[in-house]
Amino acid sequence: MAEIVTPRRFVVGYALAPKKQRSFIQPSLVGLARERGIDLVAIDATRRLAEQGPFDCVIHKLYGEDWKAQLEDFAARNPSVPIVDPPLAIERLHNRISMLQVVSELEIPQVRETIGIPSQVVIYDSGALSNSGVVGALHFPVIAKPLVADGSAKSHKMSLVFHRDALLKLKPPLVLQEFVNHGGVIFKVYVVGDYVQCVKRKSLPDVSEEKLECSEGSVTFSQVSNMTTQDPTEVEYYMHLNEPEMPPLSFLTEIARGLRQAMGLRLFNFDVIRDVKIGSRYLVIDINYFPGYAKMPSYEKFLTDFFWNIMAEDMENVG
Ligand SMILES: Nc1ncnc2c1ncn2[C@@H]1O[C@H](COP(=O)(O)OP(=O)(O)OP(=O)(O)O)[C@@H](O)[C@H]1O
Ligand SMILES: O=P(O)(O)O[C@H]1[C@H](O)[C@@H](O)[C@H](OP(=O)(O)O)[C@@H](OP(=O)(O)O)[C@H]1O
Repeated sequence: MAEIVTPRRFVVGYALAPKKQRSFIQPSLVGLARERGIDLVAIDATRRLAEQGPFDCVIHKLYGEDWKAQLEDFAARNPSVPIVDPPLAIERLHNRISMLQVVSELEIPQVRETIGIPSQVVIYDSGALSNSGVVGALHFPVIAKPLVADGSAKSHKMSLVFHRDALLKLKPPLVLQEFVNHGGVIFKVYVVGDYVQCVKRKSLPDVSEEKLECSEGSVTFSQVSNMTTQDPTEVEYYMHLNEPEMPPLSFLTEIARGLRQAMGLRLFNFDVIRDVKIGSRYLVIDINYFPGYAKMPSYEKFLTDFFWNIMAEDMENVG
């Protein structure tokens, strides 16, 4: 009699902050993964990781030294279990200078379209804000961004600064980055392993020379591009976003591949704007680890494929 072989199931352990867990672990993702033989299991970050499982793969987005130590301990005991992604690789994204350094070092073909980052300086102390040797070369307006990007509300709080005098009330450490007119739309490029998808989002509007002259000081803002509209009747939002053409996917894919290799990360997104003065010039302004994938169309399929691929790859390596 033929033996019935039950296909092997895989377990992906996830360690996510409650908000991320609510947005990412949707029934649609859990259901599709289950059909494909993958069980998604919550990791309890208050208990020792090494005592939980077994897991065939661990995905995570938690901050702090304690969590890093837990992962290191787990990796030492379970060297064959992929951790997506390694804490050391994620670390460079917690500082807005090291985050974009990797873009400046990219070596990819730039024939028609080019890629770069806006001009920026890092400010460690208040004295530097009035030092023309430090801020003198910057073209206004500039965006003041907290140097640290650690997921806190504070790290997302930014100022659009129109005049040099307004710099004096800012609180370092921060990055002053030239604001680049880009037509009020950003391109969010989601990367899931080898898969790349670009979506358009609303961004800050352009600042004309006239507006720059008559604007006072600075304005603060936070997470202006995180929202996708829930309301399909928001015609204005859609009309605005329909206008600009997407950057060529082949170009974005090259950038994604270069970043993935240079950073050693598999789950991230990067934000790109198009310089309206030089239409073929694109600038990366931000890179995020484990972004809001639920905002990416069909994320369930792409994430499930990804889990499957890394676990299959891992089995091949063992076999
Ligand atoms: N150099 C720039 N020129 C023009 N607009 C910019 C620039 N940098 C940032 N912006 C605008 O400010 C927004 C927030 O900037 P940034 O992405 O650096 O912040 P963040 O808090 O890290 O964002 P997120 O919430 O996506 O992680 C961008 O989505 C874009 O609208
Ligand atoms: O708050 P921190 O830990 O910094 O991370 C955020 C990222 O900075 C954002 O880029 C994510 O939103 P997008 O997927 O819209 O980029 C955002 O996704 P979320 O809206 O699912 O929280 C977060 O991942």
